[in-house]
Amino acid sequence: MLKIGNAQATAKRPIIATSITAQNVTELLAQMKLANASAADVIEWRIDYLLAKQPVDSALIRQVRQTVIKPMIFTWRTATEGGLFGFNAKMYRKLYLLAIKAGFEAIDIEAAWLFEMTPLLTAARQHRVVVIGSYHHPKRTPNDLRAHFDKLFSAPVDVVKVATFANDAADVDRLQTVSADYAAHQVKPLITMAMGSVGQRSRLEGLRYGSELTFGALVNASAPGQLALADLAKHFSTH
Ligand SMILES: O=C1C[C@@](O)(C(=O)O)C[C@@H](O)[C@@H]1O
Repeated sequence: MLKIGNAQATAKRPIIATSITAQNVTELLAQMKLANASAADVIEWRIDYLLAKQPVDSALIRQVRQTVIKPMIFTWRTATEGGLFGFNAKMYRKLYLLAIKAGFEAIDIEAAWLFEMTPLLTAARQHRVVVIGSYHHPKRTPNDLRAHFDKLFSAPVDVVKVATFANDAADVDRLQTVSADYAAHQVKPLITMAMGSVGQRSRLEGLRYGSELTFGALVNASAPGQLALADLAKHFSTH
């Protein structure tokens, strides 16, 4: 099952994650405090939120890793996949390398950029950092869903994540059917979710379909359809 630092999914409960979405240093400090006191097992830093407003240097990356007391995922969600900052290969490599060296337990790299990130993958292996290979579609659940799963499962990543926007219940069902299928036949842990309000149930029932991690909103939702973190945690403490 999926393990990130000391956080571990079980057959009964997925890992509960939340995202830091700060757009300035004041917000960053406040969100780190909230994250530390929250019910989340793992904290994702969505660095694209901050990059959209200001540069990020190595001192800040180290500070974040040292201030947050839970395992962390470092994520630059690029604009094409629903993030706030466009892809820049040189900067991407530099910031992810700094995150690996600062002690982030996991990094999220979009499948589209993986082929340009070989040095990063090597560094991640050396530092025993979990590499999550991800694919997002912010507008729909593509018809060729299985092609995206195939691409990620055959990539040099440790965990596969697929998040697509659901426009109707059939989209949610399709994502869940495909997830369950791959989870049953593949050894790599899987994370999936259907974004948007129609997809919200996937964040609660995902484990049944093989998804081992779910995101709840700390201050702002880092994707459409996320439940408040406190409600998500309450659900898993009573089910
Ligand atoms: O990939 C994911 C999943 C997500 O998009 C969601 O739908 O909860 C939220 C993102 O912050 C995270 O990186």
